[in-house]
Amino acid sequence: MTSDPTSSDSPAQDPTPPDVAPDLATTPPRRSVGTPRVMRTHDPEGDARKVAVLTGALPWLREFHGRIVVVKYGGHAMVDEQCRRAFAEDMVFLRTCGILPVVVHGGGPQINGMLSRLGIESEFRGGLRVTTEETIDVVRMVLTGQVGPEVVGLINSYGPLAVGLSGEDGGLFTAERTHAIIAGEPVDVGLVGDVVAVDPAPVTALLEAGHIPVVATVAPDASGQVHNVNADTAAAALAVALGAVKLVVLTDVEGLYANWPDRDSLVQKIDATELAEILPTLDAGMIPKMAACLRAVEGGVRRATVIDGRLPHALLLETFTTEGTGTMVVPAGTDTTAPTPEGVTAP
Ligand SMILES: Nc1ncnc2c1ncn2[C@@H]1O[C@H](COP(=O)(O)OP(=O)(O)O)[C@@H](O)[C@H]1O
Ligand SMILES: CC(=O)N[C@@H](CCC(=O)OP(=O)(O)O)C(=O)O
Repeated sequence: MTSDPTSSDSPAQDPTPPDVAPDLATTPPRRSVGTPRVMRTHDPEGDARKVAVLTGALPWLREFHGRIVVVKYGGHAMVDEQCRRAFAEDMVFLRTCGILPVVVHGGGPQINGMLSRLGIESEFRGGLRVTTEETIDVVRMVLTGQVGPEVVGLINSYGPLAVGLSGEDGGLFTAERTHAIIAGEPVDVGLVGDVVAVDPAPVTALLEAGHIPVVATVAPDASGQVHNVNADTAAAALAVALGAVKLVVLTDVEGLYANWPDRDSLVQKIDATELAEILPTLDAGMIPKMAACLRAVEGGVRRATVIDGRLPHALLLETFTTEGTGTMVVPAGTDTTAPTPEGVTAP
């Protein structure tokens, strides 16, 4: 049954919008269907800017369409509500554009918070958490029971796409106990693991079903003992195993500073050889992050980028603009001055 659009109680009637200007409100409606009732100021410059942004995204859409992008979402980048929402929206944006994002989340500050509520002190060596049998339970609980579901819920508020899993699920990661390296020497940090094997099947199954996998980085060793894996490290291992086109690491600084903490020393692009040279000189927080970027590009990922997660939509800027943002790590021997993605003809 179709309703009569002219009947007095029909929702299809054409009420005057509440924000319409009085002189427009008294102008008799024109007869043509769809004629706008509210005047718009013509803004040719603004329109040209919008068109430039949209057309400028084309080479990058071509480059990344149908490809996997692993996004490491650090605990420090999750603190601000506006940025958290922007991140979630960006994930749905990428997936809707036909790019396949896989999120690997951290949660260092959130683990610190829970440990402190439990009266347990947090200790880091060489950027890795000293993890006792007591600590690993808290790490596992916070990552898989708190941070993971929060990230999933946030993304799903923009579109019901995200599904959470951990390195323990479906044989995704196998870990092996590792050490921190301090001044070139191995230092024991307890139940901390490196990822030594990845079975990407649980992640690829989710991608094929149209989902955004959201991965927590606890992982069992061959005997089933769960280990605490740094999220940068896990993201790099997953990016390599999935054949990702790119790894993006969101953190709480603009990128890598050559002379930390000098904020004028931001590195825009660096190749794997140069990065390997400076890696032993870096400070704690950046060691696992830059080691992960190195591991990714040495494992075949075309580029790995560290960007500022405190900047809303930094990920969209990084993905869809030639200037990008943050620090980009490229394979050894790549021309670090070339902006155009490989295989793409710039307009
Ligand atoms: N050379 C450097 N460039 C940038 N940041 C550095 C550098 N050296 C140390 N840092 C520190 O590393 C921190 C990022 O690491 P971390 O705190 O582990 O972040 P996340 O939680 O995102 O993994 C920065 O906030 C900064 O304090
Ligand atoms: C071994 C190790 O240090 N594991 C990390 C795992 C979480 C993580 O990496 O979180 P961010 O990315 O927020 O730093 C930790 O316990 O804090």
